[in-house]
This record gives sequence, structure tokens and C-alpha cells, in this order.
Amino acid sequence: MRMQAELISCVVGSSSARISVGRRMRIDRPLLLGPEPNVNGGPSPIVSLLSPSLVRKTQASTDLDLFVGLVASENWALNVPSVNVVGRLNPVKATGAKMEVSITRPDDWHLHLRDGDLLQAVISHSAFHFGRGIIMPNLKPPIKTTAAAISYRESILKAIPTNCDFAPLMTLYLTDAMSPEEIKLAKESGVVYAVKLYPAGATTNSQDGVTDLFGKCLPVLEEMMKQNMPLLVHGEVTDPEVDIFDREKVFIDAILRPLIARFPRLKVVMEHVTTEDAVKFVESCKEGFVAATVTPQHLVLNRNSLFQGGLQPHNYCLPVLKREIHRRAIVSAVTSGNKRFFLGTDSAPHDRRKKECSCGCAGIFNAFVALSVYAKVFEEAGALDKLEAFTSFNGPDFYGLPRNTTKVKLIRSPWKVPESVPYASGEIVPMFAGETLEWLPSLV
Ligand SMILES: NC(=O)N[C@@H](CC(=O)O)C(=O)O
Repeated sequence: MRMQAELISCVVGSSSARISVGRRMRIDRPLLLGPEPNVNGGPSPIVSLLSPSLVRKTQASTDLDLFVGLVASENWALNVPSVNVVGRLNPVKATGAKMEVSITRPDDWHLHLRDGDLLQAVISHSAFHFGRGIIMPNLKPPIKTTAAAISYRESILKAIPTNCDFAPLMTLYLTDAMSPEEIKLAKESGVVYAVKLYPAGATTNSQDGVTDLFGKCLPVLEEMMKQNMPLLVHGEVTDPEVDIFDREKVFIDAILRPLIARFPRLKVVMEHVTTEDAVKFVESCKEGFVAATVTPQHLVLNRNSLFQGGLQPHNYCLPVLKREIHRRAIVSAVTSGNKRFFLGTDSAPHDRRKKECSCGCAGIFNAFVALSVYAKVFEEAGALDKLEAFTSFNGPDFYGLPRNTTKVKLIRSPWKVPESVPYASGEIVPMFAGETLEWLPSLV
């Protein structure tokens, strides 16, 4: 079997090939299509990156796009000396001197990894870029117990590519029925790091969420405060009378302020903040007790992106994108260096068919592009010197965990995002599919 791949780049070393811009390559043996040992005897790093579905597929140009994206973004050594060079698929030319930023390996403090085929398809994208991820529990059925979290963690660990040391930090899904005993078990387990509050009906798989926080969950919140277990909040009310663009603002007044007044020593993370109101609220709270995660999409897109030239389902997430004034407030907050804000991608993959249909799911798959987007935002704000604290320090400091010790590099070099990521049951469309981004993450 012969595959012709035009790769965006390739630097060929003595016993390895590395991707860079401008060289043509022909992969003339099925090295991308099945597990082969590399020259050191271990599994090929490339093959271990590909999901089993990709390994089974042949000749699909999207596969090659994906491969190129992965390799380019990770600067992986191919470790296969017999790669020959011929063609070119994503011809993105680099010009001028390359700017580089080296930062401590980031963590993702809000991540949806899913399970089954989807987990297999998306895990490598997060595992490469991030050291740890706070794993959201909104599976079907949700992760409501420590026992379920332990078993979900095991399936994630099995799916992580062999040469990545990504650590999944598990969470529990808060329900009206959760007992304080469960919080004790969670703490003792050493693998559960937080509890997630989904108001029932607020977002994807939140049907089993909380219907009455103050009526049903006080003993659990009390125990969480005792155990120093953070509460992660999807901050939107679900009252259909409240306009969808106001749901975060109303949540702050109706739930968050009273919650914090009642439990001043409870650690609370307002997840994926989308409004100036949320930014001001978090800034007004005591540092170390209330913080916020910020997604790539809420930093670079406003609600116009939902309707640009027609309905754009791949820009639909919850909380929904807001007006430009809110986007700007969030950019100012994160680029100011305020320690209360840290990276949480909310990368939320859905099969293309579940996004492009009469009642599409909320969620943007952004693990691929997240670091590139964050770098662009800080660069444009003239705040690249504050990027590392946002991506790599503020999160672990808030959670009371050590900072990572390894580094990643961001190179100012254009690369093209694949149109889609195929997997065994379909395909996923990533954020900025088919577009060219400016910052290329790579391992140091
Ligand atoms: N962000 C989203 O739009 N979707 C998330 C759920 C969530 O975090 O709201 C998902 O699980 O798909």
C-alpha cells in the first residue's frame, strides 16, 4: 500500500524526520496505518497517536490532514528513517524570523473527554498539550460516585497514548441525592479533585443535575468546605423565562452570591465565564476561594459568530457566546495577570451529525487549537509575558497542586487546522476547522 501525503513540513535528521514547513514527503510504506515498533523498540509515537479507527482507515485525505496536524503541532520525531519526501498537503508557508515562547506545560482545568470511541478519538489532543485535565463528569450515565470516577479514570488512562504522561483529575456530578459520605469517599480516593454543579437542564447531559441547591445540597456543600473540595459551577439559571443571554448574570445574583455568603471558605470555580458581569463578580471575590476558567472561544468569538453567513452550529456552546463588550472584558481580565483566571478549554466534542441537525448539541471541540488561540489573544493584548501564569500557574495554585515541571514551546508559525477528525463512528469538526492559525505548539 502506497500513500502519498503532502505534509506541511519535514526536517529530516540522521535517524528521524521532523515536521517543519516546506519539504515534500511521500510516505511509501504503511507506517501510518498500523502499529509498528520504532527504532527504539517501542510503539511508533505516530501510530500511538492515531485512534484505532484511523489506523483502520486508508487513503482518506482527512486522515492525512489529521496526521499532519498532529505531527506538526507536536513536532514529533517520526523515528522511521525510510520516509521519503514528495508532495505537499497543507501548504502553509512560514516567512520571516520565528518568534518562540517557552512556557511551563499547561493544564486544562475544564475538559470533556467523553467515553468509548469519542474518548479514543480525542484523548491524544489533550494529552499532548496538557499535563493534567479536570475531567467533566457529564457522561451518560453521569459520574455520580467515587467508584464510577475510579472506573472512568481507568478507561481514560488506558486510552492515553503510550508516551504521554497526562493525568486525569476526576470530578463528581452533584445531584440532589448526593450524601456527605460520598464527599468523604471522594477525598479519600485521592483521584477526585472537585464536584461539578450542573443546574438540571442547563446543558449537555445535565438532566440529572441539581434542582434545588439550597434546599437539597447544604449538607454536601458543608462537607465539601470541610474537606477543601472545590465546587465547579456551570453558572446559568434554567428558568425558561430568563433570556438565554442573561442566564449567567441572573445565576450570579440568584445562586453564587448567596452561596459564597453562606460558605465563605468553600472553593468555587465559575466555569467558562462569558460575561463582564462574571468577570467583575470573580474579581470582587476573595482570591484563593473564588476563581474562573476561560475558554478559547469566549476569548475570540462573540455572538455574531453564531450567525456569520448562516447558522454556525460548530460555534454553538453553552454558556452561549455573548456580545463583543463581554468578550473584551474577559480578554482584559485574563491578560491583566489576575490570578483568579485560568485556562479551561471546555473542549466538548460531539459527532458532526449531532451538531449539524435540527436540534444540535452545545459544545465546541477545541483541544486541537486551544493553545494557539490563547497565545494569539495574549500576543494581541501585548501580554505574552502573562500567558504562562494563565496557562500553567494560576490553576494549580488555586487547586493547591504542584506546578508542572516540563515545558512546551509555542512557535509563531502558521499551521492549518484539519477540516475534521474522523473516528470509528463518524467525525468531529474542530474549532476553526480548515483555518490557518498562527501559533504552533510543540514539545520542547
Ligand atoms: N460547553 C458545552 O457547550 N457543552 C458541554 C457541557 C457544558 O460544559 O456546558 C458538553 O458536555 O458538551
